Amino acid sequence: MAVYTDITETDLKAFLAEYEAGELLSYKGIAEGVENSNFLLHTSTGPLILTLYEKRVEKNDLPFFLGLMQHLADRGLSCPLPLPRKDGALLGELSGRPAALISFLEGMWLRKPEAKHCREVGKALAQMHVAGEGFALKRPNALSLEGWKTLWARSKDRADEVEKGLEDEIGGEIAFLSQNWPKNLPDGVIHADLFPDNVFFLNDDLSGLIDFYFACNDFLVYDLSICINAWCFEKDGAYNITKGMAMIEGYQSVRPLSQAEAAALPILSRGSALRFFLTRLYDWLTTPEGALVVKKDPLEYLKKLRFHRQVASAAEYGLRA
Ligand SMILES: Nc1ncnc2c1ncn2[C@@H]1O[C@H](COP(=O)(O)OP(=O)(O)O)[C@@H](O)[C@H]1O
Ligand SMILES: N[C@@H](CCOP(=O)(O)O)C(=O)O
Repeated sequence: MAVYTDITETDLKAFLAEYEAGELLSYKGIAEGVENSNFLLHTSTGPLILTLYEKRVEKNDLPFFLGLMQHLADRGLSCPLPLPRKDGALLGELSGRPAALISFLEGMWLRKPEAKHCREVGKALAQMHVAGEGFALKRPNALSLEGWKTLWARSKDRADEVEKGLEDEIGGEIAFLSQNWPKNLPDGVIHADLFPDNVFFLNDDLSGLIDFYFACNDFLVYDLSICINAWCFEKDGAYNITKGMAMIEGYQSVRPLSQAEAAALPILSRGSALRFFLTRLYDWLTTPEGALVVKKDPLEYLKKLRFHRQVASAAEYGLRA
């Protein structure tokens, strides 16, 4: 359960008094997510999400994240909206953390997504990329090559505790990616964490995207590689090309990939697998026993990384010529 910071009813009521959010009827911590503390509030005006921003979220980046949600929603993308306070600010403070009230999005995330859902996700990702055009703020990807090196420097001495030989393997991987990372692909605002738990469906219809707290500027097709990693592998580690094909077709139905983007997909998928391996490894090694959060398995992403290493072209992900 991701509630890192506790709140009291008194502090919450004082926080809510800064908003036109009605009267507090009830609140509870949300047992999902790993990055921030989230609470579901019921007020006399309806349900709301309260988010307290934690460890990996820089306060200076919050205007980017909150402004982006507003920009995307204004352009028709279904995503939550931050509520303004009475003084117009989108951000307040609660229990010593930066905090925001966010509109409640109806829907559930899918525990067992199928190919038809992957198609919808690919389409929504491309719609987000198009809707992100013209967003005035910029945020470089803090979890690209340089960020990976920093994370790795903090974990590598203990990496072999997780699997023998990892220190050499991952050191070699980072060196390879540093030398071969693509340049000059089309870029824009990416979600950067569009995993199944961040996409809501109502029955089989996609109802919206949440959790924009890793969003940044990077290659658009890198975001597709993140989704391929997150949606198109089965529990046993096998790649499901039917899902991959549906995801890529859904994406291209809105925003066709250039040849250069298609050619870069294998190396970008390698990079995005490494990115999630590294944050999971770091959390695995540093999260104290008993913390109210479910730690995610880094080895799942090591297996994916090894799969991508032997992929020769995007056709192996399901991209049709
Ligand atoms: N706007 C929202 N509407 C409805 N539920 C939400 C909303 N935002 C978050 N949640 C709930 O909170 C959970 C964790 O949110 P998430 O943003 O993924 O947290 P974290 O940033 O900590 O990973 C989600 O799985 C969902 O159940
Ligand atoms: N998606 C990441 C972890 C971030 O969690 P989220 O709850 O913010 O999506 C992973 O799976 O490692």
